[in-house]
Amino acid sequence: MSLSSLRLRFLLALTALCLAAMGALGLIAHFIIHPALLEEERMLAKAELDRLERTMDSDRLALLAMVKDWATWDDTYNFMQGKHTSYTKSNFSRIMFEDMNYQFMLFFATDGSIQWTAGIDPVSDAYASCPGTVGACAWAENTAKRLRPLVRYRPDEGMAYMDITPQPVFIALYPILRTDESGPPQGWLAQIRLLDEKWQAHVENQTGLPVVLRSASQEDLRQGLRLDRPNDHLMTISRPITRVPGSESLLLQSHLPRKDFFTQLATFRYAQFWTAGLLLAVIAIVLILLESMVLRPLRQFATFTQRLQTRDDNLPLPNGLLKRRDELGTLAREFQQLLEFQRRQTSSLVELSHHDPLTGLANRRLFDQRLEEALNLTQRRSQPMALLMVDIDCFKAYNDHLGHPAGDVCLKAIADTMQSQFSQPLQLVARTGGEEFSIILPGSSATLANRLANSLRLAIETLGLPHPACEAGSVTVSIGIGHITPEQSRSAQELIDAADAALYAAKQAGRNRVSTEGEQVTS
Ligand SMILES: Nc1nc2c(ncn2[C@@H]2O[C@H](COP(=O)(O)OP(=O)(O)OP(=O)(O)O)[C@@H](O)[C@H]2O)c(=O)[nH]1
Repeated sequence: MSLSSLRLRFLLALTALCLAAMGALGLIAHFIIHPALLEEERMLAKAELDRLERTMDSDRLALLAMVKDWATWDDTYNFMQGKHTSYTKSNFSRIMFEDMNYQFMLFFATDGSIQWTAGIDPVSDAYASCPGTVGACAWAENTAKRLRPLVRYRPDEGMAYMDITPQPVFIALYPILRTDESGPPQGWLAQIRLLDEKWQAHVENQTGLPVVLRSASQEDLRQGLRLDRPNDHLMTISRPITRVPGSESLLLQSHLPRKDFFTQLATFRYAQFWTAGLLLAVIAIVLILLESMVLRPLRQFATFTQRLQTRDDNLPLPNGLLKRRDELGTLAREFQQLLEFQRRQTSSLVELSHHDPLTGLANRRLFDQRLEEALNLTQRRSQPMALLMVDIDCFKAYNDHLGHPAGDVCLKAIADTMQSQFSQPLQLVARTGGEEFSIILPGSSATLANRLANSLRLAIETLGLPHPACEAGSVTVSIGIGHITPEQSRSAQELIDAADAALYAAKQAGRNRVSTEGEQVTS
């Protein structure tokens, strides 16, 4: 396939188009789809973290509601005033703490000192209920210390927050008031709930998300919401969460599967794959259609014109091309018409160049050509051959008496007579001079030629064309015969010369007669 062929150029153009389209798909995937999917994954992870935080918040607020119930209860109020001596005994027990999910409670007096501690030691898991943070309740002193500043500065409001030291906990505080929430406050009640594995399992159960709590570094605080994708299966999202001023910052973290991202990516790649496949299929179909609708007919056309150049044997255009109803069919039909017109022109030119316009007989050129061919043929076939040379007698006088146009009519009448006498295949009658004609007779011996020549002479005489200046009174001809036997080998010119000489002899002998070379002229 040459570089300039339409097929190759279309193939290259479509391949380039295909590659460009695939490249565009790749770029779209890289610069648009992939970042969009990552952003969507990020938004989803953020929404999940928000949901996790909301669940934790509702836990925190539930603890606040519970501490409020305890703190705004007349029994607690009286207990803080030292009026309810059986309060601790009747309300606190290990079972109560376990059932209510409290780790422990601290009753702060108005001066910030601990009036009572009750609950379970997070380290030793021992239950204790005692005044202050001494003895069996000494483990609560650290928490009491951390809470004391809050108690001092926020006497009128309840609050619940998360702390992480020494371990993650919810702490809820409420001023101790009467049941109708009248005061003055008799101190503060703090309830502590441990955010241990049990709590984490409960949250994970509720949200479906694992929860990790740890202290936030300066870098965590600076970054805010952060999403890490350590591998293709899991991502880690974290965010520093609301903290109480002065306390340590917390980082809430969760791990999420990346299944959705890869499912969407796989869906897109699937679509991309099919789009590329479809593109290739379309290109293949376009090429096939192009081949069958345009290129193949064009090649047929080209082959046809090449064959025309090598042999113009009235080759017709392929039928398939001529019958097409499209532009190529129109082109083929137009071309066919043009070709036929050109063939007609050519054949009429050939006809003109080979024939005499007055008589319609072969002219000298065709005669010379046919004489060579006839000589070759008869020599090949070892046949005899004869050449008649016919000359109208006293034609000058005819013209002089009757005029040139009458001479033309006479020439035509004699030509027609000769043509009717010698119409066998391979025989040729030609006008080889003004009033001189030659007749090629392949296969004729001298005897046969003589008989035919005499028959012609008589036929012309019998025409009875009046000739006022001739002895016979009508137009006659003299005929000279040159011939070749199968054993002889002669050139065309030798044969012409022989016939010419015989004609001369016939004229000399008195005209209106036949003379055969090498024979005596008879009247
Ligand atoms: N009308 C007419 N005359 C022609 C044409 N071609 C040649 N001639 C005439 O033919 C005549 C030939 O005359 P000549 O060669 O002298 O011979 P001739 O008069 O026939 O005498 P012989 O051949 O000896 O019998 C000339 O007068 C030419 O003008 C032609 O196409 N038309």
